[in-house]
Order: sequence, then structure tokens, then C-alpha cells
Amino acid sequence: MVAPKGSMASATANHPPLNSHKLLRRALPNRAFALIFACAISALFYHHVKTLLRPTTAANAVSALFLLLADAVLAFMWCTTQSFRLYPTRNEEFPENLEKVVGGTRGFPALDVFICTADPYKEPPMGVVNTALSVMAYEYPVEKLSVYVSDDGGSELTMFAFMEAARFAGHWLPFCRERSLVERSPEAYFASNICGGTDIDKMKMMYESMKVRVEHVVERGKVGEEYINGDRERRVLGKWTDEFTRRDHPAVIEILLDNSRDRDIAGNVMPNLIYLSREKSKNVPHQFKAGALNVLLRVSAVMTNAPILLTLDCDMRSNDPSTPRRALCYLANPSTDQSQLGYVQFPQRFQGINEGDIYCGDFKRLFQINPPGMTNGPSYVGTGCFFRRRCLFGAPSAIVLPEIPELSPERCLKGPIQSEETLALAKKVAGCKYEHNTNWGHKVGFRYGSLVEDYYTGYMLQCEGWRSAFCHPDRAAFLGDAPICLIDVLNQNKRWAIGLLEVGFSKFSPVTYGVRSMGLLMGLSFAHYAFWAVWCIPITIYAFLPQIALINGLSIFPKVSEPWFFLYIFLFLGAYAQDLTDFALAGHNGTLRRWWNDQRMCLVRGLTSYVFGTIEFTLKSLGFAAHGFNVTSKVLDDEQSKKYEQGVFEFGAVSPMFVVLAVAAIVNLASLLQGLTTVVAVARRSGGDAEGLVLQVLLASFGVVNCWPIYEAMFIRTDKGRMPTKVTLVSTFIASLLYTAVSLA
Ligand SMILES: O=c1ccn([C@@H]2O[C@H](COP(=O)(O)OP(=O)(O)O[C@H]3O[C@H](CO)[C@@H](O)[C@H](O)[C@H]3O)[C@@H](O)[C@H]2O)c(=O)[nH]1
Ligand SMILES: [Mn+2]
Repeated sequence: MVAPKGSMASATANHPPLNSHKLLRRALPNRAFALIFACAISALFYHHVKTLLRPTTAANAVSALFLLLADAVLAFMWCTTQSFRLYPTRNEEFPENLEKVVGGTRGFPALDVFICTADPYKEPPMGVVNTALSVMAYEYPVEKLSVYVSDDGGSELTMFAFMEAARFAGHWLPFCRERSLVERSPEAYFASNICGGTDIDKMKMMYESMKVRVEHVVERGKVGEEYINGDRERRVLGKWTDEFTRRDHPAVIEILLDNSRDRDIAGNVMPNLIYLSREKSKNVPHQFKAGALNVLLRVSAVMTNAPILLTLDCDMRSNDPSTPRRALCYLANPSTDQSQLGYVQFPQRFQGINEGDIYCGDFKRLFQINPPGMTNGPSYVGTGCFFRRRCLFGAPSAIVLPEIPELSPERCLKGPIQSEETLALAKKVAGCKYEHNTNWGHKVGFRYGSLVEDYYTGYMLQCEGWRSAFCHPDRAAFLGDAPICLIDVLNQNKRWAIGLLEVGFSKFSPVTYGVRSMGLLMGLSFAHYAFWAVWCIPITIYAFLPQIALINGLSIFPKVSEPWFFLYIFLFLGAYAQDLTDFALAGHNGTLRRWWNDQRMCLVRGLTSYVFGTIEFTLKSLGFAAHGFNVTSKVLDDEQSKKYEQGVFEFGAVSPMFVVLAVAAIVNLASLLQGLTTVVAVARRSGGDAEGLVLQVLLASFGVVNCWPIYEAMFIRTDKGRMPTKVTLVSTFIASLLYTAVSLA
């Protein structure tokens, strides 16, 4: 953060405060607990070394080695997590003071909003339109607001939806303003059971009829003649010729609303609205979302060049029209060190999450709990982030100028955006070969080279010396869609895992370069994410090894009568209790049930996304495969939604990830049953010793409880979302092979 650590507010003698930054009281207990836990971890390693030095059998030695590996990784992750816990903070903004401080709305900087979409079938154009309308209706001087939509799907369907939206906006924006609505995405507004009046009904009908037209066009896959309004639309849609494909097409830039020309039905100025689909060619890599954002950065530089930018994913609608003012409480604050504050990140928050959040769609730890603990400010999470344009052009002290002066972040622009030269230049900078031999993606703009361009860009900016601020108002500033299908969730996490490893093993790795550039704590924070996928090592080991040993009656943990037993119990319960405390204190529906599901999903991801992500990353590093940005679907299938609503897991896909899960589930169950039998048998035989198996039995029980939805999906359910029979058969087969193999061993 920019304000000095622990300080209260940013007020000076001259102006009222715009924000405050407080160290939370839990800092102290967190630090004390960190100390105790560190001692416990050291004791554990002492125990490991002792066991390793005196192995009784070969099996004991092997399992001791694996356990050491698992615990070493856990200890590493624990260390990196401390970077979020030692300085927990809370920020508050006072937007009511903003106008006083900057001299009325005249003092507000211009704002360019970037919205990315990539596929009209996975990202329904009506959703994108709602996102755009919700930000076009921001409580912000309209003449300073421009909304750019980047369509990587290069789709006439999205183009069509936006031509409709531009027309509808003429009615919608004054409607929102007159009523001071808080809900400015029409879909959300009309869904919120408002009591009708004739005006509201009229507006609703207008919206519904637009929606029907757009959805109909999307369903048919092309814009029928009857939907085209006038020559202009015909000319625009005419660009989609037969040669035009999503992977190979010229740049399309269309100014749908121009604030120097267009007025809404009440006669007010309208914000600029620009549709943009960059040039694509099959032979030129397009760098996925980072590439799209850089084209947005350049095209907007040519047209409006606002000093402040907001990046949004197509599903992240605004949920609060005053959000830009909140961001300005940092970005326009005369008493923060403006030369260093690069961006203001709002957390990703989601709509439509079910009661128990069964897939951990909220990602509370990632988006809400960890960011306010990062001492120099949070990482960038791809959406809901206000940037100072300047920060994408080199370090605070050393600007890196772009190859042509027209793109410089410091250039002042006046005049209409429609001129022929402007459009020609915009087309040129949206060309697919434009970036050849330039600094784009490396020193300038959003960074290339990782599937998590957001994390990588934020990280590199922090390394350059930029700072950031975390802004988390009670009412979510943005609301997005979380995937509601398990396989989508796992694939999304796999993509993240790969992208993060790309950074972790690059020459800019946080553990080396990062720690050197930003200091230990920030370096560890970024390392925590870069090596996220290594969770798969301890999780896989603990999901199989103790259970297999238990099946064989082999004790690998301390006996109940040994003091080491309690060390294990303390480490497990301590880590879980602290996790639960963090979760509950973060608020926003931090219920026990959600926390339980959250920890379950950690285990599930550890066995699937991270394992497969690591494998894919390795294959790619060895040159065997390439990976792309697989866009997450935002389409809601009715049946799936209903099941999700009820909190039922959706397994209906044949995937190797499900096989791993199912094998783990079966092994844990078999091990628990066998373990209990052994313990009972040994207990009956006096003199027998089952004490050494207690921890393993507990662990297997923990596994079984967590796996409950998997057993249901394999053996009880009959609906479409049950585990595919093929997966059940294959995994039962693998599990029995494993069982036989270890029983023979
Ligand atoms: O080639 C591409 C691929 C994606 N996108 C857009 O990128 C956004 C994010 O894609 P999504 O499939 O929703 O990915 P998520 O995993 O849900 O997104 C998270 O993770 C991404 C990095 O993997 C970040 O870019 C996102 O901001 C962050 O919300 C969407 O608006 C897409 O339209 C593009 O514009 N071009
Ligand atoms: Mn998304």
C-alpha cells in the first residue's frame, strides 16, 4: 500500500481524507501463532530425520522419504502463506470527499474501460452487452468515459448485439440516472423483482425485445436480413465475408457511439462505445487475452488516451455505479505517492454461487483474504482493476516510450475520435504483425509468456517498483459468473496452474528475481501463487500413501502413546483452525459449510488440476505439446443450473481427472474398512499393537468423509450428472490392481 504502514488516514491539513489504511488487530496473534507453528514444523523435521536414520524395513524407509517430501512442500507453502498473514490490513475509502479534494467532477481524469470477450457461444453476447451497459451507466462525467469492447471471437453476432445495445443505451442510461438506480445492468435490474410502473414496464419490454432478437440471432448463428436496421448496419455487417473466420480476418473497428455526436433520448451526451476485433492470422501468434488487452491499449491511445483504465472480463458486470469514484480515492489522492501507485484492484466477487459454494467458486482466499495482506499491494487478477495508463510503460522512474509517439501515455488528446487519420492509425495498431520488433508484451503493456497474463503483469509491475491498492467495499463493485460445472472448474484451475508454473520456472521466478526486486515478503507472496501447483505433491501423497500402508497393516506414523502423535494432531488441527478463522473473519458469507467445501475443493484440485497442470507444463517445457487459453463457459444450462442450485456435484464428463478422484475415493474407503478390521482384530488379540495405525485410520476417515459426493456419484445416483460408468469401471479396475499389488508386496 501507498500510505505508510499502520497509519490511519491520508488527510493532511489541506483536505479531508480520501482513504484510510489500518493494520488489523489480528496481526499480533497471527505473528505469535506463526512463531509457535514454526517451532512445531521444526520439531516435525527433527522427527523425520530421526526416523529416516533408523528405518526398520525398506517399506518404512520409502514411506519415510515420501512423507518427508510431502511435509517439505507443505512447509514451503506454509512459509509463503505467512507473507499474507503478518501484515493483515483493511482499507476504507471516503468517496464523499472526492469532489472537494479534486475540485468537482471537472477534476476527474478520463476513463477508458476495456471489456474482453472471445467466443459468442461460450460467452453469450447478451452477457457482454449487460457488462458494457452497466459501466456505460457509471456515475461519472459521461464525456470522460469510453467503453472499448474487444472481440477475440471476431463474431458478427457480438457486433450485432452491440449495435442493438448502442441503440438501447440511449434509453437505458437516462432511465438509470433519473431513478438513481444502483443496479445498472438491465438483466440484473429486471431480475430483481422491481414493482412495475408504466415507464419501467416499457423499458423492460424494450430490453426483452432486444434480448430476444440477439438470442435468436445467436441461435441461428448469423444475422438474418430482417434484423438489419438501415444501411449503416448493413455496411458494418458486410465486413463478415466468406473469407472472414475467427482465426483469420482483418481488424474491425467500429465506433458505435461517439460522445461528440450521439445523444440519449433526454438529450444528454453518451459515452463513447467502440467495438474492436483485432486482426488475426493463422500464422501469427495472438497471445490470447494479453494480446487483446495490448491492442485495446493502443487503439484507445489513438482515440481517447485516458490516463485511467479499467479492465473487465466480459462477465464482470458493475454492481455499483460509484466504483470509479472509489478507485479515484487512491488514484487521485494528492497525499499518496502518486508516482508509485500503479493500479487499484477490486476483488473478484461472483453471483449465482450456491448456498454451500460446493466448487469453491468464491475463491475467498485468493480474491478476498490474501490480497489485503500483501505489503506493497495486491497482485492484478485480470478484471475489476483500475490502472494508471502510465504504469504499463516502464518503471515509475524510467518511462519506456512506445515505438510511435501517438501511443505515448502522456500525450494529450482532444477532438473527435472519428477522423479518417485516427481510424487508419487505429487499424494499423490493431494489426497482427504490428508488435514485431517492439517492446509490447515485454517491457510495455500486458506481459506475454504466461497463461495467467494478469498475475504475470501485476507481478512484473510490482518488480519494476509500482505499488497497488486493494479496494474491497462491502457492496461488491463487480459481480462475475463462476463456472457451475466441476469439469469447467478443474480445467480453469489447470490453466491457472500451468500459467503460474510458467512464471515460477522463468528467469523472473519470484523466489529469485522477485525476492531481489521486491523484498522477501512480497517475493514469497508471489511465490505462493507461482508454485501453487506443488500442492499436488503433499495432497497426492497423503491421499494414497498412508492408506496403502494401512491396507498392509504397516504403521508409518507415531503411536498414540508417543508425544510425536500429538505433534501431528497439533499441526493438522492448528492449520485447519487458522484456515477456518481466516475464512470466517473475511465475512461475506463465510459459513462453516462453505469453509468445509472450500477445503474439500483444495484437495480435489490438488489431485486433479494441479497434477495434470504440472504434467502439461512439463510436456510443454520439453517441447512435446503446446497449450492455449481455453475460455471458461458462461452459458447456463437449465438442468445443470438446477442441480448446482441444489448443491449436487456434476460429474457428467469422461475425464482422466475424474478417474484419479475416483481411484482416490475407492482406495480411501477400502483402506478405512481394512484398517478398522485390523484394529479391531488386533485389539481382540491381547498384546497386539494397533496404536501405530490410529493416525492412518483417522486420515482415511477424513478422506472418506471428503469423498462422500464421489461415492454417491459412482454408486448411488442415476441422473445425468453421475459419474460416467466408464470412469467408475476404469477407476475400480485401477484401484483393485493397486490393492492387489500392495497386498502382495
Ligand atoms: O484469447 C482470449 C482468451 C480469453 N479472453 C478473455 O479473457 C477473459 C477471461 O477468460 P475466462 O475464460 O473467463 O477465464 P477465467 O479463468 O475465468 O479468468 C481468470 O483468469 C484469467 C487468466 O487465466 C484472467 O485473464 C481473468 O481475468 C481471470 O478472471 C474473458 O473475458 C475472455 O473473453 C480473450 O479476450 N482472448
Ligand atoms: Mn471468467
